Amino acid sequence: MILVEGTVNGKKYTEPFSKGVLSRSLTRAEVGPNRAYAMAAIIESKLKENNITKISVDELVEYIVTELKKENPLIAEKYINWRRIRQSQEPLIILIGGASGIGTSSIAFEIANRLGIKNMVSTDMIREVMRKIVSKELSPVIHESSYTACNVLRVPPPPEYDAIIVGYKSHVETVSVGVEAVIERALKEGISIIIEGVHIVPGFIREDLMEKDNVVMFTLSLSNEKMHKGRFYSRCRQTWARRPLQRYLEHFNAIRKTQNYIVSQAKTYDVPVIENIDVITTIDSIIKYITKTYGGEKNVGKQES
Ligand SMILES: Nc1ncnc2c1ncn2[C@@H]1O[C@H](COP(=O)(O)OP(=O)(O)OP(=O)(O)O)[C@@H](O)[C@H]1O
Ligand SMILES: O=C(O)[C@@H](CO)OP(=O)(O)O
Repeated sequence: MILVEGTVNGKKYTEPFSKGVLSRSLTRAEVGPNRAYAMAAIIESKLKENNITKISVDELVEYIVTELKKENPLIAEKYINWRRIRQSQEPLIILIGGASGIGTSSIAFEIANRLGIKNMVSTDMIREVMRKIVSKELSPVIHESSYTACNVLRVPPPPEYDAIIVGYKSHVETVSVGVEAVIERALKEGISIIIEGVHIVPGFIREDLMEKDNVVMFTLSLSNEKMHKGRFYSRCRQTWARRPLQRYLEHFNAIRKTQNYIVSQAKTYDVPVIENIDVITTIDSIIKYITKTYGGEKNVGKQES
């Protein structure tokens, strides 16, 4: 039997080498499940050939990276990136914004899966909770969609302002209070989380939260309006989807206005804007950015499993 030695929170542990455990972590670097298991078997046989009965996680990672580099240097890089983020001591709070239908929830789900982040919440859910607490009289905008909040503005904006954007901003700044509460709780509890939705807008989350290295925000974009509209069709085909396609088509122009506003805010606040055309490319861009800013040397903690 081959024993693997590692440390978790400063405490040493030893566990039997498992091809299942290893293949699961290889899939996070986008190695297919069958190939991942086969590679785990290759690595196990290499360890046996070298009469290794006990190995540290660090040394095992070296074997893994060597094999991955033979397989595909790009996959090796993805594996290294993933491990750098996993080793970091600080909780990672990832904020993914973009207008309705751009793909924030799909991308958030994929990133959570790739990074092994177990907590994910949509700003729609946060808004739903706030709607129970804040009455329609107190905040009419929160009881609307982001793209229809303009219909309930107490004070109509001056003619030179775009009412849709004024309503959207009022709606977002209200929901942002709830988003900040979730960020604060995650930081306090030390848990990594992904928060996604139309209410993640650069400039609307408190600066003292955004300036933390382990709080990262991304804005998803989709310049091609036809493709954006197509996302509503693809979403409503999902069996669990309950959102009325017609509503989004009817308000599509307003949704596009909010999207353009979010992107302009991202440019103002230097938040990465990622064109969400292909899921894998979007995820790779986000992970690369996080590795550069969050998973860098300064954050890498002690070796963890
Ligand atoms: N990069 C992509 N390529 C192809 N389809 C995508 C991509 N990203 C998302 N989609 C699809 O687009 C549809 C909308 O995605 P999603 O539900 O994640 O949007 P959303 O931004 O969360 O919208 P809302 O906030 O209104 O829920 C889904 O069917 C999803 O599978
Ligand atoms: O407010 C919005 O833009 C969307 C976001 O998902 O929510 P709903 O259309 O369900 O109101």
